[in-house]
Amino acid sequence: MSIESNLLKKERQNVTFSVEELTNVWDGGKEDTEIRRKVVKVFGDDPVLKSPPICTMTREERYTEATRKCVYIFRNMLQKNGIYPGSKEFEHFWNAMPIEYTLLIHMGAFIPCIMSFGSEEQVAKWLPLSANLNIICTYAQTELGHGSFLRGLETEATFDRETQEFVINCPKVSSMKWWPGDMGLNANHALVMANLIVGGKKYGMHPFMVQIRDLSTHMPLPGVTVGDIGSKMGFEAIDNGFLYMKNVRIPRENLLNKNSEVKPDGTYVKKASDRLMYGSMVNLRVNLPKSQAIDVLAKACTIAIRYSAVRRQGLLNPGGAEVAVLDYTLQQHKLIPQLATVYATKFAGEGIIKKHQAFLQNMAKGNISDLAEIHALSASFKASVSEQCTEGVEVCRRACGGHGYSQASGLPHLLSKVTPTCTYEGENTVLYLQTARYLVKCAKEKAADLPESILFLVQPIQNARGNITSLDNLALYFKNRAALCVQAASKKVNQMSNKGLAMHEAWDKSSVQLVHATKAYVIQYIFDAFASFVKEVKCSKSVKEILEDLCCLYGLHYINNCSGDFLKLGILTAHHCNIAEEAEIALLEKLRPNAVGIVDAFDFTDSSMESCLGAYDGNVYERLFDMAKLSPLNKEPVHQASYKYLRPYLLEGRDILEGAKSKL
Ligand SMILES: CC(C)(COP(=O)(O)OP(=O)(O)OC[C@H]1O[C@@H](n2cnc3c(N)ncnc32)[C@H](O)[C@@H]1OP(=O)(O)O)[C@@H](O)C(=O)NCCC(=O)NCCSC(=O)CCCC(=O)O
Ligand SMILES: Cc1cc2nc3c(=O)[nH]c(=O)nc-3n(C[C@H](O)[C@H](O)[C@H](O)COP(=O)(O)OP(=O)(O)OC[C@H]3O[C@@H](n4cnc5c(N)ncnc54)[C@H](O)[C@@H]3O)c2cc1C
Repeated sequence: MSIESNLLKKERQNVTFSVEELTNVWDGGKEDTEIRRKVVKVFGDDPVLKSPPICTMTREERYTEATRKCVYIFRNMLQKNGIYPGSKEFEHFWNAMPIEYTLLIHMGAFIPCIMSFGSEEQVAKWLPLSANLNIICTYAQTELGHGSFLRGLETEATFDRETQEFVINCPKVSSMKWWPGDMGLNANHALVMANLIVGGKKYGMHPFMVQIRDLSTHMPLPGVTVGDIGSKMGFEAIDNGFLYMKNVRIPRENLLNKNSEVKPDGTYVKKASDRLMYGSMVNLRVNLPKSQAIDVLAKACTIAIRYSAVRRQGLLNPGGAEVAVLDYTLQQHKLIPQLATVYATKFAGEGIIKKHQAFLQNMAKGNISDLAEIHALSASFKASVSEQCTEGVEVCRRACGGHGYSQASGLPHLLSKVTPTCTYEGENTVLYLQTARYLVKCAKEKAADLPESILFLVQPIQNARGNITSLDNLALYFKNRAALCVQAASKKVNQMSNKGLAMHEAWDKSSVQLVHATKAYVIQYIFDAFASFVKEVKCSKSVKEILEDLCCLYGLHYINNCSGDFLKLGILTAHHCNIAEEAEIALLEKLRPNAVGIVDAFDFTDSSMESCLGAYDGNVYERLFDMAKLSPLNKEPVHQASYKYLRPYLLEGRDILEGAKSKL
């Protein structure tokens, strides 16, 4: 056994709690852990799902492998192993997916959209076809010229009463659909968001089913220009595409008409609120943070913490042995707060998923009164979590020194997977501003008219009592800060507008404070939700203590990073800030011996991380060397480029050196 493996073994011997129990808490119960492991094993054992490591493949190979495996999973594996939508197994299968997969937009965005936009008949037609991969459909909303401002989208769907068709057109280059996943190569249909025009009148954005490729040849249909947008940062295996449509005709029935319809005579009928058009985005924003950001940070923590426990560099005691870098307080200060972020955002996110499920049940009964709250919450939560996780993954990557730059560490891949979450499904600034709009409105309301999650905004500020680092007091500081920030930002908007600025100008001039206030609001939500979870969770004392420490660390780390804000608002004094700083450092020291145990509890398989630094056995150096040997550049002992370009000069060098030798 290598020295490094031995070091990880010793770390594990020193852990003071049951790793298995923490895994159960993480998964949501013992039964969930068992089901997840069963699904992960089925996927892990299947030889068809084996591929070369992604860092040894070209983009084209990655796309091909990801598509091959995905089709196999959706057409063969799920059914064969009884993994059906609605089952517990189905909930966990995304955890077991290979490191890269395509058809994410088809499965994860189009299918939920057809369910929310389609009538019963349309769902009955399109759902089985798409679930069986008989059609592949992308979600084509963003255009080359517009992504955030949806009223600015330019693609048009004009009703032709004569033929009972819609004619789809992208009037300008900027109107072509650009970015949608699965669109470049795989899709033969697109759910196109286009401006509906009937009898010369514009009715705004509506969803249309448009066939873009021939069903037998897969060639683009007349009027359709479609392809891959090229290499980009992250999503390397996915065929994000462009789609230009000129006079593409689709039948009238292809307007997804659950919420609005065009009758044969051209009458436009609105059946539900315009807001529901945005409903699909709420759905995606609620569900995206866990799989696309929080799990990614959890993997980065696993890699960086295991590696830091075996990487020895320098001395803590002069004359003593070299220490693992995780023993440095500064390394702990980088990494352990990231673990706290993983836990805080995961458990807060579960609360939002539950709220959203309750909203969907009410919506089915025609009640959408909670839409504004769930939109505000999901928009700011997606923005905050994507930011925290992106920053966290980069911290983990840099904490691995030179090896963190190697693709073989797995960390660059994780970073390029998480960073687009700040942009897709709504650019973060735009989302914060959406929530700010809601908060400013709420700040003017009476308590009786507000949902519970927002009541603190209008309640009197309370003072903390007792131990300033207790979870209750930390929760209070975050609430007080959020309330004061939202009030200050609202006041600024009002002052600007009272000075005579138009509302949109007043809003823009206050937008720095509005976004700041929204961040304060969502952090208080996350902290409060995590603290409530920790209080209520049923588990052993030792596991509870770990969770309490992580919760406290999450709060203290955040406060210490922006203590200026708490001081400015008069929530904390300089004395409090000093106590908070020391308390954070003490917690790092306390959590340090359990750090490897805490990441082990995430229970990631080695194959789900493809990381030479983060494998369970800690054999980092052998793995790095083995991976380097697999580099396509090492296929031949001498590369053609060396022969072609360098050889003449090298031969000159040989002659000079040999000539010099013969003269000796
Ligand atoms: C809301 C808009 C569309 C701006 O539109 P607008 O008409 O100017 O909006 P406004 O006047 O500010 O607001 C009008 C009103 O609509 C409300 N609203 C806005 N969004 C939602 C929602 N999702 N649910 C429920 N309600 C919503 C707002 O709160 C406003 O309400 P109010 O008038 O204040 O009562 C914009 O902020 C937005 O959300 N842009 C983001 C676009 C986006 O998310 N694109 C995603 C493309 S798909 C993708 O990226 C796939 C990624 C790949 C993957 O998932 O893997
Ligand atoms: C990997 C990836 C996958 C994607 N997949 C899909 C997909 O499957 N389907 C799809 O339809 N789209 C997809 N997209 C597109 C994505 O949804 C958009 O890029 C996103 O919504 C942001 O819009 P934008 O690009 O127009 O940014 P812009 O809005 O142009 O943003 C540029 C800058 O302007 C700022 N800004 C914009 N509006 C405001 C404002 N009102 N106030 C202040 N600042 C503002 C932003 O904060 C940002 O700093 C994907 C994108 C990526 C990166």
